[in-house]
Amino acid sequence: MADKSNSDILYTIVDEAPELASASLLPIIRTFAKAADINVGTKDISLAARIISTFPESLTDAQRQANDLAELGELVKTPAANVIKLPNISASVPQLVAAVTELQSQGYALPDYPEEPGTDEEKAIRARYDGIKGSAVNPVLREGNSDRRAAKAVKNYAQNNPHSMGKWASDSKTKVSSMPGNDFYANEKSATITATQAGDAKIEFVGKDGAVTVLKDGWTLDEGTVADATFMSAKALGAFLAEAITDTKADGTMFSLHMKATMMKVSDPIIFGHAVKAWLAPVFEKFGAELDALGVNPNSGMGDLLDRVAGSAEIMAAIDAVTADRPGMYMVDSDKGITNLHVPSDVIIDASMPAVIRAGGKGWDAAGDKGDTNCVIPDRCYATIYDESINFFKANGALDVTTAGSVANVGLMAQKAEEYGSHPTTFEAPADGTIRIVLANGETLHSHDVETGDIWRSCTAKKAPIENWIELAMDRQRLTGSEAIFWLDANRAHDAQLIEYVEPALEAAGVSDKFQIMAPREATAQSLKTITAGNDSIAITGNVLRDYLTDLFPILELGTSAKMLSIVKLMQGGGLFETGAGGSAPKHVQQLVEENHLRWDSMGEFCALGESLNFLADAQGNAKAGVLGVAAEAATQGILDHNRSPSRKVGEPDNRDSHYWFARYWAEALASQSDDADLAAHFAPMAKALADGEAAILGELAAAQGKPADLGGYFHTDPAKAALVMRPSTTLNAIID
Ligand SMILES: NC(=O)C1=CN([C@@H]2O[C@H](COP(=O)(O)OP(=O)(O)OC[C@H]3O[C@@H](n4cnc5c(N)ncnc54)[C@H](OP(=O)(O)O)[C@@H]3O)[C@@H](O)[C@H]2O)C=CC1
Ligand SMILES: O=C(O)CCC(=O)C(=O)O
Ligand SMILES: [Mg+2]
Repeated sequence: MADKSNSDILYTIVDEAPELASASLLPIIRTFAKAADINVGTKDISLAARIISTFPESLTDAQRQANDLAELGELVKTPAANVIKLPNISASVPQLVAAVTELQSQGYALPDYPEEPGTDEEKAIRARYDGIKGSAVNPVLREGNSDRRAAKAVKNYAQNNPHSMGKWASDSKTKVSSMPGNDFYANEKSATITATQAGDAKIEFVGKDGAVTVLKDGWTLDEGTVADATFMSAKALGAFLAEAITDTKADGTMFSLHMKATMMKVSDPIIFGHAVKAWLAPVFEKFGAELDALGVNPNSGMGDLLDRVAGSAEIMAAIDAVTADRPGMYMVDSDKGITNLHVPSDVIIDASMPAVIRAGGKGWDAAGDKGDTNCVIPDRCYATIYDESINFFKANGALDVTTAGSVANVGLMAQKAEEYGSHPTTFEAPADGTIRIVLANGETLHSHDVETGDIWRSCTAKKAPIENWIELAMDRQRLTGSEAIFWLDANRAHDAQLIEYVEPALEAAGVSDKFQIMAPREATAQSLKTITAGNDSIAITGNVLRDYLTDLFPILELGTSAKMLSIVKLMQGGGLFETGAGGSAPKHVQQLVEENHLRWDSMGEFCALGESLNFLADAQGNAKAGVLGVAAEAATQGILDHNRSPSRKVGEPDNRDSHYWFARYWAEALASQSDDADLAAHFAPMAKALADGEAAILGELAAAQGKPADLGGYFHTDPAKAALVMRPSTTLNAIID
């Protein structure tokens, strides 16, 4: 892909719906930017590109691609960074395998993903693929903390045009179930590294016989780093899951499991696998050896398992018998029989729990009907926020969107903070024994007695990111005057260490009275009360709650998290502008392929673009960029004022129509401004052409809908084909090009 080393702004090439949208939007952005001498380059961080750049030796010269993610990862550590980051696929193993298979079918001689690596060569290939797995992009780019909120215009729009919300019945049986103990919450230990403790640390496993295995070394713990260790007991998890299945059946509700197997790419697929085993327990008991021989890995989900056992009538019959005896299961796609346990990446907690709550506590069952569900979230560190939300809405009814205030978020995420940085420091205990962190000075920092299969992990948060996060919170509170709550649980080991940072910093700044510190459950109740009363709150949270809350509150308040403003003020001075807070919406691609309608809403991209241009104006003293940025904000306002966002149904205006309107409002705003006469003169004819062409353009866009669309691939689409599909208006293209 065309990369210009002198790019002023870098726009990311990603996957699925947002990438399709880019095929239409990016040419518009580039044309507008060029008029102000702004170069918009691209960096390809799609799953396909990341696979391709990992195996250059297997590919031809023409097929090879540079490692754009690594380059971007370096760029974000410099003041020059100005990156617009769209959501990308964080691949589960089944998705990764599907992407490799597609690339192979396109002539890329990539190695297969070794499911069970035996030889050293296979192990090496597997390690390279594992680097691509899960959330392999965001943690690399997020060299700053997170400021996510709804822009005022977006919030006003939502209040005036309320989305539909499910009704909450006070006798709803929907609930959250979590382990009673022996989970990550219960077993957590935490300490802040002192000067004498700092240096190269190790994680070791000590067997019952005293033999020491190093699980991790070359691991530096700096002074001031908050370092945790905890584990979840596999036995306790198994017992809890069995109980939850029985309990769901007794309640007459659906079983649902909400995990983040993408971001927690080591721990959560294992927990997911335990759920698959618990669900099919009698089958695993009776056919354990056969399942092993067929290469079944429960962590990959029921879909993979069913494919592997399809040839055995006996096992299939046993599965059917168990299923008949189980409670109903929450479905991803009831038409296609895709269940919650099909693949670990279909039900992702940040999006799935808010969807259940927005629907009034309902999920979809196998018959395609809505019903109450037991939301199983094994670990208690953060499950309480959903439990409390459900309790609140049962007692008070659904949120009134027309009057509700807003919860913004300031999230600690820089430099792989907390759980989301724990990929290299999470282990499944190989046997009964002890896992411990040994510091550079020989001291043992934390130690846990574990049993085979227990999931042990260490998480860290560095000093500079923590201090920067507190500063950002103070800035946002000062600018808004809102209620501001640090969502920290004084009874949790890790949070207690953070509080040691927060309290003195607030005191030193003389603003202690402006902030509260509350455990997540209490903070949820308080924030819901605040927004119900029409007021705003700032949730100042760690990384996981940042992720959860920036879907939960927007989905309740705005109907979707796609419209969020998502700014990452990079610690070295650059800017990273994430678009929306949601994902890459695979369902949207399916709809486009079937009926050529793309319901992706680019509001997140519009908001990020305005911010990026304004940032460029400040950073480079580029006044024209500022004029473009202010006009982009006016265009965004125009989309909202005139209801130009995409609709969900084929035959109605879609993503492409919204881009036409964005271009038109943008050109009109530029033509009518008086800060820069050259830009006004440049855009006046374009504004006129776009207005004059309205009927022709909308007609051409509408005519494209209603039939299947060919993209030449799913993970690795053909850019020419995608451009044909996404730019069907020759009238519009003639104006833009
Ligand atoms: N920042 C990032 O890079 C992120 C990446 N992801 C990745 O995205 C993929 C899908 O994740 P999933 O959890 O299903 O989340 P998604 O947010 O993609 O999907 C959930 C639902 O959100 C709605 N939605 C999200 N964005 C938009 C948008 N711009 N316009 C309209 N609707 C939108 C859609 O709802 P409806 O169908 O009701 O219209 C969609 O079906 C995964 O690979 C995941 O890892 C996820 C989160 C963030
Ligand atoms: O990186 C990912 O996998 C998802 C990120 C995400 O959901 C978020 O940051 O809100
Ligand atoms: Mg998220």
